[in-house]
Amino acid sequence: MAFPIDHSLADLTKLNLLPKPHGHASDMFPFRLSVFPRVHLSLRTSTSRVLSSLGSKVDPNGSVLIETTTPPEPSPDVTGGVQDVYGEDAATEDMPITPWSLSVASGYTLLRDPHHNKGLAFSQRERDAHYLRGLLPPTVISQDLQVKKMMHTLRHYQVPLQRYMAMMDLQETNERLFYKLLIEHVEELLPVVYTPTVGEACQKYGSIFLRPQGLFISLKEKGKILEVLRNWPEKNIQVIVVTDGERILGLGDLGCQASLFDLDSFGMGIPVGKLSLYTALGGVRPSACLPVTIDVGTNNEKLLNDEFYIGLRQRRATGEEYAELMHEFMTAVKQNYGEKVVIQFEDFANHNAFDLLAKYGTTHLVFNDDIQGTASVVLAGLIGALRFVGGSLANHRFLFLGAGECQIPLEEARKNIWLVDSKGLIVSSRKESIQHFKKPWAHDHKPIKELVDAVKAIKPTVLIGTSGVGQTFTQEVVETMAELNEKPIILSLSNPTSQSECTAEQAYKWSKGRAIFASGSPFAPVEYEGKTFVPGQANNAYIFPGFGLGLIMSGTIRVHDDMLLAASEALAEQLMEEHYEKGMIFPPFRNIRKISARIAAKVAAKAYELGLATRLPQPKELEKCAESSMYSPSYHSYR
Ligand SMILES: NC(=O)C1=CN([C@@H]2O[C@H](COP(=O)(O)OP(=O)(O)OC[C@H]3O[C@@H](n4cnc5c(N)ncnc54)[C@H](OP(=O)(O)O)[C@@H]3O)[C@@H](O)[C@H]2O)C=CC1
Ligand SMILES: CC(=O)C(=O)O
Ligand SMILES: [Mg+2]
Repeated sequence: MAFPIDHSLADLTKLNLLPKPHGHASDMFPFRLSVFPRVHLSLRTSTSRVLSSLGSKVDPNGSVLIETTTPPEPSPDVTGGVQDVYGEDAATEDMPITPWSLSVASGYTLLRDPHHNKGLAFSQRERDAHYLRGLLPPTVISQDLQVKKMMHTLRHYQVPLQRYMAMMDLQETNERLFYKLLIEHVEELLPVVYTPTVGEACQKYGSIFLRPQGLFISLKEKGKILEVLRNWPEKNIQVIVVTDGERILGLGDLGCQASLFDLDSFGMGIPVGKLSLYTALGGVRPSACLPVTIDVGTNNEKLLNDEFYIGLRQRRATGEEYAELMHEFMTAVKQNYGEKVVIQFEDFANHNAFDLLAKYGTTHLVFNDDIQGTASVVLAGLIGALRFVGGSLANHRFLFLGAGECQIPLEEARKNIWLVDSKGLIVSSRKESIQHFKKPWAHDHKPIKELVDAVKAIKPTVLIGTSGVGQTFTQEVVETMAELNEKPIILSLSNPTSQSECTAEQAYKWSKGRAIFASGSPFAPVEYEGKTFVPGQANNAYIFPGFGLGLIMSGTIRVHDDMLLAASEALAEQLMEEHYEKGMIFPPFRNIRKISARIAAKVAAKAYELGLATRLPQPKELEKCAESSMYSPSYHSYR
């Protein structure tokens, strides 16, 4: 008997591959349709292994040949008893068994399925219909009350890492509650699931999670990456965040620890954290997000010598070996998900980041968050800061501490942009020895080693820290900026907080309350001489969720710089008088969904204008379209 591989649910039930419905069939499955692709996918990926264990075969056309012979009676002396039909309990350690699972959840399985679990919010009727009686205490509570209770619990934890772990735990047990919490308490919880706590978690923790959260693609998967992608249960992927772990925030090469994991448990701090923001801040469905960690080894000696490190225990592959793996990945992504999947490069070291962006920018829908997202958010912040200092960007002089990915490419203003790297000011006499992406910024000037001397010589109006090194904006540096400028603009972009070039308190205190300050990781408001200063958070999290949504909703096939400018403008436009009065150069995160919808609309409009959009006809009201297409974390009612 041969069945095509795309079974209907009824076929699967007939074959005893799914449980038989109790009651009416249409009442049986309360789950969204993506259950079906998952059934389909898990069959495709594990067909030969699973079915051959049941005495079945897959023919060359992809059809499954189910042999109708009765499975052998379990032997009476097996320790697992007569119910041990697959021999799992009876198997000795050296005997292979099949990791059998059912895809449609009910009862106990439903409570353990993070996509559908509602915990105590299951109604009495749902408890009857879905075999939940006895598995839950009697109280039924609303999702709102669950949010209140969870916030209460979180606020009791003193240590940020405990909050982080509680949030990750929630994401793994009840996804909708996780997102409702994050959306409704974004200002309080962003520092928990994102910078700074995610950085601390990546550094300190190996053992938090208990189930896979994304795909690991290492050199061992070379030649099989398409297969690996097909192992992921969701099919309709719209955004991939991929890292190779070489420059995680300002913490350097964390190898696979950009993905936190140990021998028994694994997760993915950075790609998962960024994708949580795609959903919470930008409204992209969680099931459409795919976190990926590429493992080509690590140059972090500590990890290489750590007996518990389970990334590839070798130095990083470079050159052709690296390029080939990345190319196979990029090709497989396009083949598996098509041309409209957004691929966000995250925290690659600059020697790969610029090249990958240039290479795949013309063939894929790629976006480098650290290069392009940061440029876009900084530009928006500078536009906001102009309200305080007047003039246009062309009237300002910018000095960057850090000459890596995180710079602003303002071509026309290049003569007013100066960079300092670890060896000092980037000047023409260094041109032969510096990396190619620094060359356009080399000015004719005598070499200067120290930042404070560069500040004195260049006299910048804006000082931007992107060095990844904490406390480099010293008191002398900030005081010099304040001597040179009535309102010095100081942005400490490096993350996490430990790497911030200076704190908000230092910036306000050392400038005697005159600095216009924002930082990559959040700082609390500062009281200085009776006045409260509210520092902004200059973080690409303002941009990428809305930017990605704009690409998705317009079906864009390539990113264009004008779209990033459109995103900057959309963000800057939302700085209102009330924010400006508090000294802010970014609107608060609490309005982020609205901000993201506006950014998405402007990005999509630009994509249509440039002829890069494929979703036609163009919706009339793009902002409304963005808002209405956003994922809502409210629970569904199960029939
Ligand atoms: N707020 C935000 O949204 C974002 C913040 N970031 C943060 O920016 C930081 C840097 O990221 P990125 O640009 O990608 O990193 P890169 O590694 O690409 O660049 C770091 C740059 O800093 C220079 N540098 C390092 N140490 C010093 C020092 N002591 N003095 C002067 N310069 C120094 C390096 O010099 P050399 O070239 O000589 O090695 C290099 O040019 C990170 O902390 C990251 O978290 C990144 C993206 C977004
Ligand atoms: C914010 C961010 O992307 C970074 O620090 O790398
Ligand atoms: Mg980053």
